[in-house]
Amino acid sequence: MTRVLVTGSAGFIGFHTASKLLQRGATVLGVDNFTAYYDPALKEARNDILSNHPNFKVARVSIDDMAAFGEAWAEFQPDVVIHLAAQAGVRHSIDSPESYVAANLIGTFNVLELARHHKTKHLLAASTSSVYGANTDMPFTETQRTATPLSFYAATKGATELMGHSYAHLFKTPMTFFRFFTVYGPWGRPDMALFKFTKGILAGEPIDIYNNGQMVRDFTYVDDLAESIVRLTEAVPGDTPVEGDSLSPVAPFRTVNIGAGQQTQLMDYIGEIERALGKEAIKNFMPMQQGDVPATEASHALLKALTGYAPSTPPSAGVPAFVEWYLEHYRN
Ligand SMILES: O=C(O)[C@H]1O[C@H](OP(=O)(O)OP(=O)(O)OC[C@H]2O[C@@H](n3ccc(=O)[nH]c3=O)[C@H](O)[C@@H]2O)[C@H](O)[C@@H](O)[C@H]1O
Repeated sequence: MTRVLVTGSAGFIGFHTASKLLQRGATVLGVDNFTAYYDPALKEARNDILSNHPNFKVARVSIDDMAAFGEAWAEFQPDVVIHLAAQAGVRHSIDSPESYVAANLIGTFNVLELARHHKTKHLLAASTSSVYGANTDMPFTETQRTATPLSFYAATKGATELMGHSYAHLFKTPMTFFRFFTVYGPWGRPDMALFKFTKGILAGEPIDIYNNGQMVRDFTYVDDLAESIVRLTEAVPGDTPVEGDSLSPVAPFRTVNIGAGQQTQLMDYIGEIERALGKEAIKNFMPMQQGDVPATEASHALLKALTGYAPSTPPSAGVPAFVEWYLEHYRN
Protein backbone atom coordinates (compact mmCIF):
# COMPACT_ATOMS: atom_id res chain seq x y z
CA MET A 1 0.00 0.00 0.00
CA THR A 2 1.19 3.51 -0.80
CA ARG A 3 3.19 5.42 1.78
CA VAL A 4 2.34 9.10 1.60
CA LEU A 5 4.03 11.94 3.48
CA VAL A 6 1.72 14.94 3.90
CA THR A 7 3.23 18.23 5.08
CA GLY A 8 0.80 20.52 6.87
CA SER A 9 -1.34 17.56 7.99
CA ALA A 10 -2.85 19.50 10.90
CA GLY A 11 -3.85 22.32 8.55
CA PHE A 12 -7.23 22.69 6.89
CA ILE A 13 -6.41 21.11 3.54
CA GLY A 14 -3.79 18.72 4.91
CA PHE A 15 -6.29 17.28 7.37
CA HIS A 16 -8.91 16.59 4.70
CA THR A 17 -6.33 15.17 2.30
CA ALA A 18 -4.76 12.88 4.91
CA SER A 19 -8.25 11.69 5.97
CA LYS A 20 -9.15 10.75 2.41
CA LEU A 21 -5.83 8.99 1.83
CA LEU A 22 -6.33 6.94 5.00
CA GLN A 23 -9.89 6.05 3.89
CA ARG A 24 -8.39 4.79 0.60
CA GLY A 25 -5.93 2.51 2.42
CA ALA A 26 -2.72 4.56 2.35
CA THR A 27 -0.24 4.76 5.21
CA VAL A 28 0.31 8.42 6.06
CA LEU A 29 3.03 10.34 7.86
CA GLY A 30 1.86 13.85 8.69
CA VAL A 31 4.46 16.56 9.22
CA ASP A 32 3.33 19.69 11.01
CA ASN A 33 4.80 22.26 13.40
CA PHE A 34 1.41 23.42 14.77
CA THR A 35 2.38 27.03 14.21
CA ALA A 36 0.32 29.65 16.06
CA TYR A 37 -0.70 31.72 12.99
CA TYR A 38 -4.19 30.75 14.13
CA ASP A 39 -5.49 28.87 17.18
CA PRO A 40 -3.33 25.73 17.50
CA ALA A 41 -6.24 24.05 19.37
CA LEU A 42 -8.02 23.69 16.02
CA LYS A 43 -4.93 21.98 14.60
CA GLU A 44 -4.70 19.69 17.62
CA ALA A 45 -8.37 18.75 17.21
CA ARG A 46 -7.82 17.86 13.54
CA ASN A 47 -4.69 15.91 14.46
CA ASP A 48 -6.56 14.00 17.18
CA ILE A 49 -9.02 12.72 14.56
CA LEU A 50 -6.21 11.61 12.23
CA SER A 51 -4.35 10.00 15.11
CA ASN A 52 -7.31 7.70 15.77
CA HIS A 53 -6.40 5.94 12.55
CA PRO A 54 -3.88 3.07 12.95
CA ASN A 55 -2.11 3.96 9.68
CA PHE A 56 -1.41 7.58 10.66
CA LYS A 57 1.55 9.03 12.50
CA VAL A 58 2.58 12.64 12.95
CA ALA A 59 6.05 14.17 13.17
CA ARG A 60 5.92 17.48 15.01
CA VAL A 61 8.65 19.20 13.08
CA SER A 62 8.99 22.34 11.03
CA ILE A 63 9.77 21.94 7.34
CA ASP A 64 12.26 24.79 7.57
CA ASP A 65 14.28 22.70 10.09
CA MET A 66 16.11 20.51 7.57
CA ALA A 67 17.74 18.21 10.12
CA ALA A 68 14.52 17.23 11.93
CA PHE A 69 12.42 17.15 8.76
CA GLY A 70 15.04 15.08 6.92
CA GLU A 71 15.15 12.57 9.75
CA ALA A 72 11.36 12.10 9.72
CA TRP A 73 11.37 11.70 5.93
CA ALA A 74 14.26 9.19 5.90
CA GLU A 75 12.66 7.09 8.60
CA PHE A 76 9.24 6.92 6.86
CA GLN A 77 10.50 6.37 3.28
CA PRO A 78 7.46 7.75 1.44
CA ASP A 79 6.59 6.80 -2.16
CA VAL A 80 4.55 9.96 -2.69
CA VAL A 81 4.86 13.35 -0.99
CA ILE A 82 2.05 15.91 -0.81
CA HIS A 83 3.44 19.26 0.30
CA LEU A 84 0.70 21.44 1.79
CA ALA A 85 2.53 23.14 4.67
CA ALA A 86 2.76 26.86 4.00
CA GLN A 87 2.22 30.30 5.35
CA ALA A 88 -1.13 31.04 3.74
CA GLY A 89 -3.26 34.17 3.61
CA VAL A 90 -3.17 36.94 1.04
CA ARG A 91 -3.66 39.96 3.31
CA HIS A 92 -1.41 38.77 6.18
CA SER A 93 1.54 38.77 3.77
CA ILE A 94 1.48 42.57 3.71
CA ASP A 95 2.25 42.80 7.45
CA SER A 96 4.39 39.70 7.99
CA PRO A 97 6.27 38.94 4.76
CA GLU A 98 9.19 37.24 6.53
CA SER A 99 7.07 34.27 7.66
CA TYR A 100 6.31 33.57 3.98
CA VAL A 101 10.03 33.40 3.19
CA ALA A 102 10.68 30.83 5.94
CA ALA A 103 7.68 28.56 5.35
CA ASN A 104 7.15 28.89 1.62
CA LEU A 105 10.60 29.45 0.16
CA ILE A 106 12.94 27.71 2.61
CA GLY A 107 10.39 25.04 3.53
CA THR A 108 9.71 24.17 -0.11
CA PHE A 109 13.43 24.20 -0.90
CA ASN A 110 13.90 21.56 1.83
CA VAL A 111 11.07 19.48 0.36
CA LEU A 112 12.70 19.65 -3.07
CA GLU A 113 16.12 18.67 -1.72
CA LEU A 114 14.69 15.69 0.18
CA ALA A 115 12.62 14.57 -2.83
CA ARG A 116 15.78 14.76 -4.93
CA HIS A 117 17.88 12.71 -2.53
CA HIS A 118 15.19 10.12 -1.79
CA LYS A 119 14.15 9.80 -5.45
CA THR A 120 10.48 10.46 -4.65
CA LYS A 121 8.16 8.89 -7.24
CA HIS A 122 5.75 11.84 -7.31
CA LEU A 123 5.92 15.15 -5.45
CA LEU A 124 2.69 17.15 -5.35
CA ALA A 125 2.65 20.65 -3.89
CA ALA A 126 0.19 23.44 -3.19
CA SER A 127 0.25 26.63 -5.16
CA THR A 128 -2.62 29.08 -5.44
CA SER A 129 -5.02 30.86 -7.77
CA SER A 130 -3.34 34.03 -6.49
CA VAL A 131 -0.47 33.41 -8.94
CA TYR A 132 -2.81 34.60 -11.73
CA GLY A 133 -2.47 38.04 -10.11
CA ALA A 134 -3.49 40.81 -12.46
CA ASN A 135 -4.73 38.44 -15.21
CA THR A 136 -8.29 39.24 -16.26
CA ASP A 137 -8.77 36.65 -18.99
CA MET A 138 -11.15 34.17 -17.28
CA PRO A 139 -11.43 31.31 -16.74
CA PHE A 140 -7.78 31.12 -15.75
CA THR A 141 -5.94 28.36 -17.61
CA GLU A 142 -2.64 26.83 -16.52
CA THR A 143 -0.90 27.92 -19.72
CA GLN A 144 -1.46 31.64 -19.04
CA ARG A 145 1.49 33.76 -17.95
CA THR A 146 1.70 34.21 -14.17
CA ALA A 147 4.24 37.02 -13.94
CA THR A 148 2.08 39.67 -12.23
CA PRO A 149 1.49 38.61 -8.59
CA LEU A 150 -0.35 41.24 -6.52
CA SER A 151 0.69 40.01 -3.07
CA PHE A 152 3.94 38.74 -1.59
CA TYR A 153 2.06 35.53 -0.73
CA ALA A 154 1.35 34.99 -4.43
CA ALA A 155 4.95 35.86 -5.30
CA THR A 156 6.34 33.23 -2.91
CA LYS A 157 3.91 30.59 -4.23
CA GLY A 158 4.81 31.44 -7.83
CA ALA A 159 8.49 31.17 -6.86
CA THR A 160 7.94 27.66 -5.47
CA GLU A 161 6.49 26.60 -8.83
CA LEU A 162 9.65 27.85 -10.58
CA MET A 163 11.92 26.22 -7.99
CA GLY A 164 10.01 22.97 -8.48
CA HIS A 165 10.36 23.13 -12.25
CA SER A 166 14.13 23.47 -12.04
CA TYR A 167 14.42 20.44 -9.74
CA ALA A 168 12.05 18.39 -11.89
CA HIS A 169 14.25 19.19 -14.88
CA LEU A 170 17.60 18.66 -13.16
CA PHE A 171 16.81 15.58 -11.08
CA LYS A 172 13.81 14.12 -12.97
CA THR A 173 11.55 14.11 -9.91
CA PRO A 174 7.96 14.06 -11.26
CA MET A 175 6.04 17.04 -9.85
CA THR A 176 2.51 18.37 -9.85
CA PHE A 177 1.80 21.84 -8.47
CA PHE A 178 -1.88 22.46 -7.64
CA ARG A 179 -3.40 25.93 -7.91
CA PHE A 180 -6.16 26.03 -5.31
CA PHE A 181 -9.13 28.41 -5.68
CA THR A 182 -10.50 29.78 -2.34
CA VAL A 183 -11.07 26.49 -0.55
CA TYR A 184 -13.78 26.40 2.12
CA GLY A 185 -15.67 23.89 4.23
CA PRO A 186 -15.75 22.18 7.65
CA TRP A 187 -12.57 22.57 9.75
CA GLY A 188 -11.76 25.72 7.73
CA ARG A 189 -9.17 28.38 8.52
CA PRO A 190 -10.16 31.07 11.06
CA ASP A 191 -8.49 33.81 8.96
CA MET A 192 -10.69 33.14 5.92
CA ALA A 193 -13.97 34.85 5.04
CA LEU A 194 -16.38 32.01 5.85
CA PHE A 195 -15.05 31.45 9.37
CA LYS A 196 -14.73 35.18 10.15
CA PHE A 197 -18.22 35.96 8.87
CA THR A 198 -19.88 33.04 10.68
CA LYS A 199 -18.18 33.98 13.94
CA GLY A 200 -19.05 37.67 13.55
CA ILE A 201 -22.69 37.09 12.64
CA LEU A 202 -23.21 34.74 15.60
CA ALA A 203 -21.61 37.28 17.96
CA GLY A 204 -23.79 40.08 16.57
CA GLU A 205 -20.65 41.96 15.52
CA PRO A 206 -20.22 43.80 12.20
CA ILE A 207 -18.41 41.87 9.46
CA ASP A 208 -15.87 43.65 7.24
CA ILE A 209 -16.77 43.29 3.57
CA TYR A 210 -13.95 44.28 1.24
CA ASN A 211 -14.30 46.23 -1.99
CA ASN A 212 -17.89 47.05 -0.96
CA GLY A 213 -18.78 43.44 -1.74
CA GLN A 214 -17.77 43.76 -5.40
CA MET A 215 -15.75 40.54 -5.26
CA VAL A 216 -16.11 37.32 -7.19
CA ARG A 217 -14.54 34.01 -6.22
CA ASP A 218 -14.44 30.49 -7.55
CA PHE A 219 -15.15 28.88 -4.15
CA THR A 220 -13.98 25.25 -3.96
CA TYR A 221 -15.49 22.84 -1.45
CA VAL A 222 -12.77 21.13 0.55
CA ASP A 223 -13.96 17.56 0.09
CA ASP A 224 -13.99 18.04 -3.70
CA LEU A 225 -10.48 19.43 -3.41
CA ALA A 226 -9.22 16.46 -1.38
CA GLU A 227 -10.77 14.08 -3.93
CA SER A 228 -8.95 15.94 -6.72
CA ILE A 229 -5.63 15.77 -4.86
CA VAL A 230 -5.90 12.04 -4.15
CA ARG A 231 -6.75 11.34 -7.80
CA LEU A 232 -3.85 13.49 -9.03
CA THR A 233 -1.37 11.35 -7.07
CA GLU A 234 -1.96 8.74 -9.81
CA ALA A 235 -1.47 11.22 -12.67
CA VAL A 236 2.33 11.19 -12.62
CA PRO A 237 3.73 13.68 -15.15
CA GLY A 238 5.64 11.83 -17.87
CA ASP A 239 6.41 12.62 -21.52
CA THR A 240 2.96 12.64 -23.07
CA PRO A 241 0.77 15.72 -22.68
CA VAL A 242 -3.03 15.51 -22.55
CA GLU A 243 -5.17 18.16 -24.29
CA GLY A 244 -4.61 21.66 -22.90
CA ASP A 245 -1.74 20.39 -20.76
CA SER A 246 0.69 22.61 -18.89
CA LEU A 247 3.25 19.78 -18.98
CA SER A 248 6.74 21.21 -19.33
CA PRO A 249 8.57 20.35 -22.57
CA VAL A 250 11.79 19.83 -20.59
CA ALA A 251 10.70 18.30 -17.25
CA PRO A 252 8.14 15.90 -15.73
CA PHE A 253 6.32 18.91 -14.28
CA ARG A 254 2.85 20.41 -14.57
CA THR A 255 0.58 22.88 -12.78
CA VAL A 256 -3.11 22.00 -12.33
CA ASN A 257 -5.98 24.27 -11.28
CA ILE A 258 -8.33 22.84 -8.67
CA GLY A 259 -11.49 24.91 -8.72
CA ALA A 260 -15.21 24.47 -9.21
CA GLY A 261 -15.21 26.54 -12.39
CA GLN A 262 -18.13 28.57 -11.02
CA GLN A 263 -18.08 32.24 -10.07
CA THR A 264 -19.95 33.32 -6.94
CA GLN A 265 -20.50 36.92 -5.90
CA LEU A 266 -19.19 37.62 -2.39
CA MET A 267 -22.61 39.03 -1.38
CA ASP A 268 -24.31 35.78 -2.49
CA TYR A 269 -21.78 33.80 -0.42
CA ILE A 270 -22.67 35.96 2.59
CA GLY A 271 -26.35 35.37 1.81
CA GLU A 272 -25.74 31.61 2.07
CA ILE A 273 -24.14 32.09 5.51
CA GLU A 274 -27.05 34.23 6.70
CA ARG A 275 -29.54 31.62 5.46
CA ALA A 276 -27.68 28.76 7.14
CA LEU A 277 -27.47 30.68 10.43
CA GLY A 278 -30.97 32.13 10.19
CA LYS A 279 -29.49 35.51 11.11
CA GLU A 280 -28.63 38.63 9.16
CA ALA A 281 -25.12 40.09 9.16
CA ILE A 282 -24.34 43.62 10.27
CA LYS A 283 -22.36 44.71 7.23
CA ASN A 284 -19.37 47.03 7.37
CA PHE A 285 -18.51 47.86 3.76
CA MET A 286 -14.84 48.58 3.22
CA PRO A 287 -12.55 49.55 0.32
CA MET A 288 -10.46 47.09 -1.69
CA GLN A 289 -7.64 45.62 0.40
CA GLN A 290 -4.02 45.71 -0.67
CA GLY A 291 -2.98 42.44 -2.33
CA ASP A 292 -6.53 41.22 -3.03
CA VAL A 293 -7.74 40.34 -6.51
CA PRO A 294 -11.31 41.30 -7.50
CA ALA A 295 -12.21 38.04 -9.26
CA THR A 296 -11.12 34.45 -9.88
CA GLU A 297 -12.45 31.60 -11.99
CA ALA A 298 -10.71 28.31 -12.71
CA SER A 299 -10.70 26.30 -15.86
CA HIS A 300 -10.73 22.75 -14.51
CA ALA A 301 -10.52 21.15 -17.96
CA LEU A 302 -6.97 19.91 -17.30
CA LEU A 303 -7.90 18.41 -13.91
CA LYS A 304 -10.81 16.62 -15.58
CA ALA A 305 -8.64 15.36 -18.45
CA LEU A 306 -6.12 13.96 -15.96
CA THR A 307 -8.50 12.48 -13.37
CA GLY A 308 -11.99 12.25 -14.90
CA TYR A 309 -13.17 14.37 -11.97
CA ALA A 310 -13.80 18.03 -11.17
CA PRO A 311 -15.21 19.84 -8.10
CA SER A 312 -18.92 20.65 -8.37
CA THR A 313 -20.33 21.31 -4.86
CA PRO A 314 -21.95 24.79 -4.91
CA PRO A 315 -21.78 27.20 -1.92
CA SER A 316 -25.51 26.54 -1.39
CA ALA A 317 -24.50 23.05 -0.21
CA GLY A 318 -20.97 23.71 1.08
CA VAL A 319 -21.71 26.73 3.26
CA PRO A 320 -24.44 24.95 5.30
CA ALA A 321 -22.03 22.02 5.78
CA PHE A 322 -19.47 24.43 7.24
CA VAL A 323 -22.05 26.12 9.47
CA GLU A 324 -23.24 22.76 10.78
CA TRP A 325 -19.65 21.83 11.67
CA TYR A 326 -18.97 25.25 13.23
CA LEU A 327 -22.04 25.15 15.47
CA GLU A 328 -21.20 21.64 16.62
CA HIS A 329 -17.48 22.30 17.17
CA TYR A 330 -17.92 25.59 19.04
CA ARG A 331 -21.25 24.82 20.71
CA ASN A 332 -20.04 25.88 24.17
O1 LIG B 1 -7.36 30.92 -3.80
C1 LIG B 1 -6.48 31.66 -3.39
O2 LIG B 1 -5.56 32.06 -4.10
C2 LIG B 1 -6.49 32.17 -2.00
O3 LIG B 1 -7.71 31.75 -1.38
C3 LIG B 1 -7.90 32.31 -0.14
O4 LIG B 1 -7.88 33.71 -0.23
P1 LIG B 1 -9.23 34.54 -0.45
O5 LIG B 1 -9.80 34.33 -1.81
O6 LIG B 1 -8.91 35.93 -0.03
O7 LIG B 1 -10.22 33.78 0.57
P2 LIG B 1 -11.21 34.31 1.73
O8 LIG B 1 -10.46 34.84 2.90
O9 LIG B 1 -12.17 33.20 1.96
O10 LIG B 1 -11.95 35.54 1.06
C4 LIG B 1 -13.00 35.37 0.13
C5 LIG B 1 -13.51 36.73 -0.25
O11 LIG B 1 -13.99 37.41 0.90
C6 LIG B 1 -13.34 38.67 1.04
N1 LIG B 1 -13.16 38.93 2.48
C7 LIG B 1 -12.35 38.17 3.23
C8 LIG B 1 -12.21 38.39 4.59
C9 LIG B 1 -12.93 39.44 5.18
O12 LIG B 1 -12.85 39.72 6.38
N2 LIG B 1 -13.74 40.19 4.38
C10 LIG B 1 -13.89 39.97 3.05
O13 LIG B 1 -14.63 40.70 2.37
C11 LIG B 1 -12.03 38.55 0.30
O14 LIG B 1 -11.57 39.80 -0.13
C12 LIG B 1 -12.43 37.64 -0.85
O15 LIG B 1 -13.00 38.38 -1.89
C13 LIG B 1 -6.80 31.82 0.82
O16 LIG B 1 -6.88 32.51 2.05
C14 LIG B 1 -5.44 32.02 0.29
O17 LIG B 1 -4.54 31.27 1.07
C15 LIG B 1 -5.28 31.72 -1.18
O18 LIG B 1 -4.92 30.41 -1.42
